[in-house]
Amino acid sequence: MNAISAYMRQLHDFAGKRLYIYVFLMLMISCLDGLSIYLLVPLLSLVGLFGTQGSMPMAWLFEPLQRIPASMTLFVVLGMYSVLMIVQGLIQRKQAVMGTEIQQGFVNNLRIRTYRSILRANWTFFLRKRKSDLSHVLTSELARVSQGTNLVMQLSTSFIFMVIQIAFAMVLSVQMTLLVIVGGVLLTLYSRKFVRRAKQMGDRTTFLSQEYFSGMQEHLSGIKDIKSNMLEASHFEWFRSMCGKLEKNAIQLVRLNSGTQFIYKIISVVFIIMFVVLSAQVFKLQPERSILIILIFARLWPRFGGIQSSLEYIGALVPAFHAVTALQEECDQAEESYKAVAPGQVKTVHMTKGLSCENVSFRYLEDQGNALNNINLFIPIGKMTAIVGRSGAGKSTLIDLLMGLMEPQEGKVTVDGETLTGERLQTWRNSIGYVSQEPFLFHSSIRENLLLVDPRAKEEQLWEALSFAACEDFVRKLPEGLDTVIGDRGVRLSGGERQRIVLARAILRQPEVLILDEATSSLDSENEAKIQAAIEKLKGKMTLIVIAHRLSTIRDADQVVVLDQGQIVQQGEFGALSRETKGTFHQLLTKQTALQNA
Ligand SMILES: Nc1ncnc2c1ncn2[C@@H]1O[C@H](COP(=O)(O)OP(=O)(O)OP(=O)(O)O)[C@@H](O)[C@H]1O
Repeated sequence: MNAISAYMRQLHDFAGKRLYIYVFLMLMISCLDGLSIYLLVPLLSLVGLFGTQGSMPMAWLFEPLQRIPASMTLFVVLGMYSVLMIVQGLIQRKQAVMGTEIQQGFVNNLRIRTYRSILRANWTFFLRKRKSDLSHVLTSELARVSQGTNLVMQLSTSFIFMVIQIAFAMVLSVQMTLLVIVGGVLLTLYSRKFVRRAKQMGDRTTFLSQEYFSGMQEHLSGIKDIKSNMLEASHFEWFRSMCGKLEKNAIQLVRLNSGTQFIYKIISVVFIIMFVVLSAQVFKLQPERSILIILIFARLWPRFGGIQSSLEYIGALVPAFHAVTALQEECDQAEESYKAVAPGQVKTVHMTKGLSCENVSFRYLEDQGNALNNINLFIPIGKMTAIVGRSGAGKSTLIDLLMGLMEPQEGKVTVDGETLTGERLQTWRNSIGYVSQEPFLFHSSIRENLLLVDPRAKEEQLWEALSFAACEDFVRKLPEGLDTVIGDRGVRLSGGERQRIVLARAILRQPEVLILDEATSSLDSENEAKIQAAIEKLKGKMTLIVIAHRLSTIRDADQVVVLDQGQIVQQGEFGALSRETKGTFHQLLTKQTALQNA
């Protein structure tokens, strides 16, 4: 119930006065509908089916008709009826468009807010969260919320229609109308359990589609492993069983819904029979009143059933809204410590001395050991610092702290002696260029990929950055040069080429510090040499931090930091460290030399 009221509140806040106009239009449509039913009385008496309409309630409405010559009355009544229908049709059209505008606008607003919250969340949030869960909320769950909003709009239309029609029916016969209302209320109370059950099914739909989404994403990103290890059969089995569960759940919901619709149908037949008998035998209503009431309720009852059906479907969709708002809340709680500002308005830090870690310790989870332990490190401006160590030694963690993506539990990271927090953190992030191990490029042209970081960059600046990153030659050879589309459905680039384009993008930004997480597995020795050449060119122009997996790329580093089990175990110049005959660096070097010679 909380989720429904939260949803209604958000819808109300979003739509504002448009919601009231929408409701007013619905009222008008329903009133015109009721009037059109009332017009049937003079119409039917004119064709001789009823006596006079004098004894009908609201007969004064039709009094002016008495003054019209008899030969004209039929045309006037038919004309009134047509005008009523046309006006109603026009209002209905306006109301339908308005309803869709509110529905689409609301969902769009929700989508934008959710995505903004996700982007504003800090890095630790992303470490905790499965990416597939985020895309699931942004696609599938939001689509369900959109469907739910449509149902809510339909529901409110039906509800207002029902109230107005009941008011019209009341004027015709209070007892008969009360009888139907009591019946309707009893039926609604009885149907509450169906709505509850529908909500449980909705919860299950959320859970299942989340599992489906994450499974699919994992499988598709690991398709090479699946194919090369012949794991297709087991994955297909998973897929088939998942689809089966989704199918079963969807059928269960329809079964529940059609079951209640069937009950409604049976009850409506019983009602109509009771109605006719009671109106004639017990309440002794005039036939014209009975016919009008039956007409009103015959049209109303399916709507009543529709309300029940909408409630069940809305019940099933509420978990989707809950999932969206829960994600928003989670993101808001993990919001970055600095305020969001428009791109281009964030300043950069001009570093004059260097970047430091002072007694820095960090752990990912409270109940886990430290990933980094008491790190003390100074990275001087304009120099190249290499970070090496075995897998799991803490290299990426250290880089994430230096970039300000995470804050240490103990100690501090400082730039020129100032701790990285709040706004300084934001300007610091804006001063960093980062090239990851898995270089990320959009499916668009090389030009667009580069302009992402500096939309105003000129052609020669783009080529200059490409030249620094040692990719000018191969880009010039591409069919459409800078305008060649790359990515999944464009020209396929090798791992090394991708990394160099990303490096060019980072250089274009002219960062204060350039961090390079070396992609070694995808690099052959020719590409490695090219990256090394790029690093050579950049040396002295900016502060460089390189996570090195191949020690050969960091021969010219000004300082090498060796990590082991979250601690700095060695530190110094490459030549000096390689001359040591003991220690982690020596072991790493020996292992790599052995591998190269093998
Ligand atoms: N998101 C995380 N949640 C929990 N523990 C983590 C997380 N990321 C890393 N760790 C742990 O922190 C330690 C350091 O990991 P880190 O990724 O920094 O090592 P690394 O030297 O970069 O390794 P590699 O060279 O394999 O990338 C490891 O013990 C790892 O298991």
